[in-house]
Amino acid sequence: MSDSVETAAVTAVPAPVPTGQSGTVVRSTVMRRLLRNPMGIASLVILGSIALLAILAPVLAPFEENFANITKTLAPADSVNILGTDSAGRDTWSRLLFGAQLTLLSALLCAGVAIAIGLPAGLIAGYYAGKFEAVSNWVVSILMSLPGLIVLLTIRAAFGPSVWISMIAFGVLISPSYFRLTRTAVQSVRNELYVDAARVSGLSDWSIIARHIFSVVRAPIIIQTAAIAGVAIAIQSGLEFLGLGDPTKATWGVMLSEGFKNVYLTPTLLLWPALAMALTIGGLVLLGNAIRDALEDGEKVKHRKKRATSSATGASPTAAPATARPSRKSVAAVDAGTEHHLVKVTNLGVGYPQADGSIKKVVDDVSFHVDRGEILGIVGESGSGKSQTAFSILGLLPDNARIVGGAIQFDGNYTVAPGDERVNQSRLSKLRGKRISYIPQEPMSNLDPAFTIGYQLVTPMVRVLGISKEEARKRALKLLTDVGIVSPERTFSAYPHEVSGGMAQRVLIAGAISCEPDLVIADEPTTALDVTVQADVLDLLRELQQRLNIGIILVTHNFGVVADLCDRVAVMQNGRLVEEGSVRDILRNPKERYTQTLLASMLEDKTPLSMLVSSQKEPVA
Ligand SMILES: Nc1ncnc2c1ncn2[C@@H]1O[C@H](COP(=O)(O)OP(=O)(O)OP(=O)(O)O)[C@@H](O)[C@H]1O
Repeated sequence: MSDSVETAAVTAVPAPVPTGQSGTVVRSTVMRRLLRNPMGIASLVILGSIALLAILAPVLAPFEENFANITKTLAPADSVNILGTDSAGRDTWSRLLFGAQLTLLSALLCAGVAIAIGLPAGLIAGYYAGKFEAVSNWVVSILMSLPGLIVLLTIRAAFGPSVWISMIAFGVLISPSYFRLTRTAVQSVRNELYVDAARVSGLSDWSIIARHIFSVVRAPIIIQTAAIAGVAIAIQSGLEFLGLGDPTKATWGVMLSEGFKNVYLTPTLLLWPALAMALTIGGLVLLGNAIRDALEDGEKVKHRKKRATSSATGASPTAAPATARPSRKSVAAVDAGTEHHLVKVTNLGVGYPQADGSIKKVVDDVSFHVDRGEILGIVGESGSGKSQTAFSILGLLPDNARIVGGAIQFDGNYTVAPGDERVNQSRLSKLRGKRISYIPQEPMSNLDPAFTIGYQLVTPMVRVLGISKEEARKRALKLLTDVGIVSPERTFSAYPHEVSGGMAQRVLIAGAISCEPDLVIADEPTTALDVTVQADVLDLLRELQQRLNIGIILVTHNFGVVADLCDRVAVMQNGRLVEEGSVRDILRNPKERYTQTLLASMLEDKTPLSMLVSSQKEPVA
């Protein structure tokens, strides 16, 4: 049976209960999971105690770090010097405490410098790629090819035996590890649909990087920092052990060197700093492992049997309280008989450069328009250029795409002016999320799994509409109700994996209309959904379009959907517009052979006219 018939049939039955809200997810925080892990507790206790001792060093240490009692050298432990003294008569316990301060701070400095360089560079290179990435790769390759120890020895010779300078230099040398880690993590999510969705929802690049991209690299960075801090302590102590440290500072490395010289006379002088280092480095390694385990554990999902409530049955999106939308404020109405359309695409061409220098056109000489309050269907078989046309309007074409001809105007202003090679991103970034929004094909991939649905609805509203979080929250809950979600509160605080595909699509529709757009571009919005949910979502789109007087461009390969929903249709084949007109005219009298074949193939053996026109609403005059 054809899709159109199925679609038409299911629209008549009551809307099904949206599924997917029954699972109660217990999302343990990483900290809680860390505290449940004996390795995590042990590492936190060890590192916490050492940090506390370091902080309290001025209070706990009975002597200054360099106070020497030359009458009491290499003394064994007693009530005054609880760990004995070194060859200069300095108190080992006091030096150990002050040494903890210096050693930990210098390790933090090293990791801080490495993060400050590697993280932003990795984020920018991973997100924007292009020249910055090429130059960064170049610099990173140079840094990685430098022999670290020789560089550190050279710096020591040039600037003296300062532990701080050594650690800053080491931080710079080690920053490529953060750069590579971050860049790779960002590249893995840069092209995720939820990042595109965030862009379309009007968030700036920096907001997207901070919210959606940084969350991906946060955990690996923490784990890496634990390891790097341990390495920094080992390298610093190694240099000092070789006698290249600052002898005036009490660090564990200097103490180790001092202890080694007197290992036969007072072996404990070597034992205490070695023990302190081993505990700290071991604690850092354990902490890194425990954090990794805590993150790998993932969320623990408890499934609770859903008790179907009769009140929920039959809830329909169309039955949701419809609120009257305020009239379109400053937005100009379409003047009848003029060329002022909401969207006007004129002779658009899109192409991709090929290896031989030629450009392969994937959209060629395409012209159409959309007015406020109408739904234009763009229909065609796979690869006919529907999505490329829609992405040109949205400004979401890949970096290597070229506009090879034509223009696009939105509400009278060019987003692609004649002669432009690319979409004007600065103009579009002011429109996307505010006046133009997007409903994508795959609902799940377009929601960031790291954030709750509520957060993902509220953030664009706060940013675009300039309203408070509380106000945005109220609006989000109302929108969720409007799109037919039965338990808006629960969905609001759910993560994307906790809702069904149909519900996720409703959430995306709620998001698309949340900032009161003039135009919604829906790219196969029902493809990923099962047939009953498809009908629901189409009903919902029609209801919203009529209530809000939005212009909609609906990209689909399904003539049934076109017949069910659209006012006008543009038929595409091999990147070209084959035929365009009112749905009624095209369905009744398809002029072009391709349209006839497309209709016939979609209807299988059924007669196009009778099947489709019977499900078509009354023609628009
Ligand atoms: N990044 C790209 N580089 C080169 N060619 C591309 C790229 N993206 C798309 N194309 C080509 O553009 C043509 C049109 O693709 P488009 O995605 O617009 O088709 P479509 O009609 O939306 O198909 P579908 O329904 O399968 O999504 C296809 O031949 C495709 O191979």
